[in-house]
Amino acid sequence: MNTVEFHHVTKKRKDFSIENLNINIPKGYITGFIGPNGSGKTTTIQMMMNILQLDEGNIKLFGTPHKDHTIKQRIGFVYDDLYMYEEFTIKKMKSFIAPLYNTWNENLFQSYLAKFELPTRKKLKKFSRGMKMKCSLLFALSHEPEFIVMDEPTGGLDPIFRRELLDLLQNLMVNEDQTIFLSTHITTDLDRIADHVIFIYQGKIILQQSMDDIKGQFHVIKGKRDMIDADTKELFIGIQNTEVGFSALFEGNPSIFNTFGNEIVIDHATLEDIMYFMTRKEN
Ligand SMILES: Nc1ncnc2c1ncn2[C@@H]1O[C@H](COP(=O)(O)OP(=O)(O)OP(=O)(O)O)[C@@H](O)[C@H]1O
Repeated sequence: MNTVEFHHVTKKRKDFSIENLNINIPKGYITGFIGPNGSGKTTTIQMMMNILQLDEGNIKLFGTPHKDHTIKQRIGFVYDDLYMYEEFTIKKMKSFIAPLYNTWNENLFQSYLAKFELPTRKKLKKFSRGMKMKCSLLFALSHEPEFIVMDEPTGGLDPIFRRELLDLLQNLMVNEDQTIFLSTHITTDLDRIADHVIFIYQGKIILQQSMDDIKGQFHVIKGKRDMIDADTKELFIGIQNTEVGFSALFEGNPSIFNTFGNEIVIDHATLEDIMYFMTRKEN
C-alpha cells in the first residue's frame, strides 16, 4: 500500500522540466529522496503539497486526490526554512496552529518543546537556522500526522541534534506506523535510517528501490587500470580513473569478478557512491 502515488506528472519551467514522473511512497516506511542540486526535489515536494500546480498527470495522497483539503490534517510538513510568521513567538504561533488540527496533542507538543530546548517567548526571526528547523519540526510532529514530509530537515542542525532527530524518526516508525518522506543531501543519514530510496536526476527518476535491494545490487569495484578495456567498461556505471587504478560502480552479482582474485576489491556501494557514479561524466 502506498501513502503517495505520482502518476505521469509533468511540470515544465523555463530551463527545467519534470516529465512523466511516476513515484510511489510506501506506507509505514522511511523513504529518502536524493539527487544533486537542481534535480527537482523541492519542485516534486511542492507539487505533492499542492503549493505548485502540475501541468499534467495526477497525485494521490492516502488514495485521495492531492488537492483535497481534508488531507492536510493528516500531513506534517517540515520546510527547510520558516518563512511565515517571523514576528511571532512559539507561544503565539501555537495559538494559531493548534486549533487547526483535530489531532493536536498538547502533551506531545510540551515534550518536544522541552526536548528541542526552544524558547517560547522569543520572536522566530531571532532564531538560528537550526532553531527554525526544530520549530518547524515541533509543529509538524505535535498533531501526530500519519505522513511526515521533510525538505532538507537535517541541513541546519548540529551533529548531536541531527542524530537525535534520526533516532526520533526511527522511533516514530516503531511505535506508530507513520510514513516519512525526506529529501536530503546527507546520504549517510539515509544509509542509517531509510527503508526506501528515490533518486532524481535532471527531473527524471533514475532509481526507486528498497535499501535492502540497493545494498544487494550495487558494489564499488576497485582494481588496476589495465583491467579496463572496451568490454569490461560496458559492465560498469561510471568509472573513476586514478594514476594507478580505477574504481567503478557495478550493478548485479559481483561474483563475476571472482576470477580476478585479489587483484580487485569489491565493496558494498553507499548511496553517495551511487549518486557519484550515476551522475558522473566520463574522464
Ligand atoms: N520558481 C522557479 N521558477 C523557475 N524555475 C525554478 C523555480 N524554482 C526552481 N526552479 C528551477 O527548477 C530546477 C529544480 O529546482 P529544485 O529546487 O526543485 O531542485 P532541488 O533538487 O530541490 O535542488 P537543491 O538540492 O539545490 O535544493 C532548477 O533548475 C531551478 O533553477
